[in-house]
Order: sequence, then structure tokens, then C-alpha cells
Amino acid sequence: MTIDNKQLLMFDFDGTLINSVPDLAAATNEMLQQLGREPYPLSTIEGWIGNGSRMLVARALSGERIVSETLAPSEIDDAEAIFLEVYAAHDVSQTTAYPDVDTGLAQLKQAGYTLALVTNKPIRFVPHILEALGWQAHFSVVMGGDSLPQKKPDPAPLHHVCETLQISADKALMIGDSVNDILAGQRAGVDTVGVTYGYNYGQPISESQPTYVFDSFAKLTAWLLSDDLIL
Ligand SMILES: O=C(O)COP(=O)(O)O
Ligand SMILES: [Mg+2]
Repeated sequence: MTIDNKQLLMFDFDGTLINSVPDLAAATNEMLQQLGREPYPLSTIEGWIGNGSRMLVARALSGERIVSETLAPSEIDDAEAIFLEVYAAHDVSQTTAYPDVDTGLAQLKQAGYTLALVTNKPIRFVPHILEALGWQAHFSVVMGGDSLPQKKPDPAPLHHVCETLQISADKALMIGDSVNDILAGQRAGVDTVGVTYGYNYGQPISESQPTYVFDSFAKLTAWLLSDDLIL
């Protein structure tokens, strides 16, 4: 398996570069507690991550992934305000990089790839987390879930990155743990890489038929560095 002609690596964040579940779950449960509700186990909350903070909050209020139709928007607004405040204070308290991501990103950048970040997480949190991990200089463009009206699985954020950097879709890869990343890539005409160690609502990423699948960041990095055509 070789890769040629790729210049731009668009990375998902949560579940791909960072394991953010402990902080997201803690903020979700703190919000529920403030609302007088019962907390949920971390493994349950993990299955609600992937469509941004507001959807996580709506799922937590519903107690399941399918959001309750009786949930009023104002109820979500109020709960979301609590969640955002709590998470802002603890967005990188227990969050860690997955193994070999730190060195891998530096090697990929060094090798000449252009790196971009395309997350569904609200953009306000992203600079702080990148700074805490020492990654702020790696990414040429950073897109949050609210940077545009559309978020993944809509291809708009990926189109935006390609247009901003003037790199065509066929020279890009979208790398993520979730069906939302793979669908966004497929819709943008971008080859996709699924990583198996993330969240994806507990489903195997292979079901989304990404172009390539890797079970570790180290293997992904080695593959991306294995072809000298990248420079
Ligand atoms: O905030 C989320 O729901 C997940 O964000 P991600 O797109 O970085 O996986
Ligand atoms: Mg993800």
C-alpha cells in the first residue's frame, strides 16, 4: 500500500488525535448534576460524541443517542450554557494525545505535508487544547464545528480548507475516527483514512468504507512517510 501525490492531511480531533472523553464526560455529568439529574457512565457518554457540543448536551438530556422530540430548544440552550462553562474550565484537564500522535504530527509536518484540523468541537476550545499539547504551530487551518453554518458530515469545512490552502481535493486526505469524517471526505471527493481506536458511536469504522483503515497512529504515520513522492 503506497500513497502518492498527497499534500494535505486533514485531521479530525476528538477520537483521532486526542482522547477527550474524560473531560467531555466530566463536563456532561457536572451539567446534569447542576440540573438535578443523574450522571451517566463514561462509556455511555462516549457513544454520544461526534456531532458537537450541542448534540452531546441534547443526547445527555434525552438519555440516549436519538434526541427526544419533546426536548425544548430552550432547555437545550440552558443546559448547553452550563456545559460550555464547565468544559471551558476543564477542556484539557484529563485529555491526552493518543500514543505516537505527538511525534507523528511533528514528523509529518517535517516531511512536508500541510496539516489542517477539522473538528466538530466548538472552535472556542481548540486553540487552548492545541496550545496545551504544543501543537498550535502544526496546523495551517483549523476549523471548528461552528466555524461555518455546516459541520461534518457536511463536506463544507473540508472544501473550505482546500480552498483556503489552494490545494485540490485529490491531493488531500481526511483522517478520522467517525462516520462523520468519512462521509464528509467522501462528499468532498477526498480520500479517507479511518482509525479504529476512536469513538464512532461504538461501530466499526470499516462499515463506512474509508479508503484506508489503520489501528494505530504509528502505523498511519509510517505509511504516510513511506513514500518519497510526498516532498
Ligand atoms: O465535538 C465532537 O462532537 C467531536 O469532535 P470531532 O469532530 O473532533 O471528533
Ligand atoms: Mg472524532
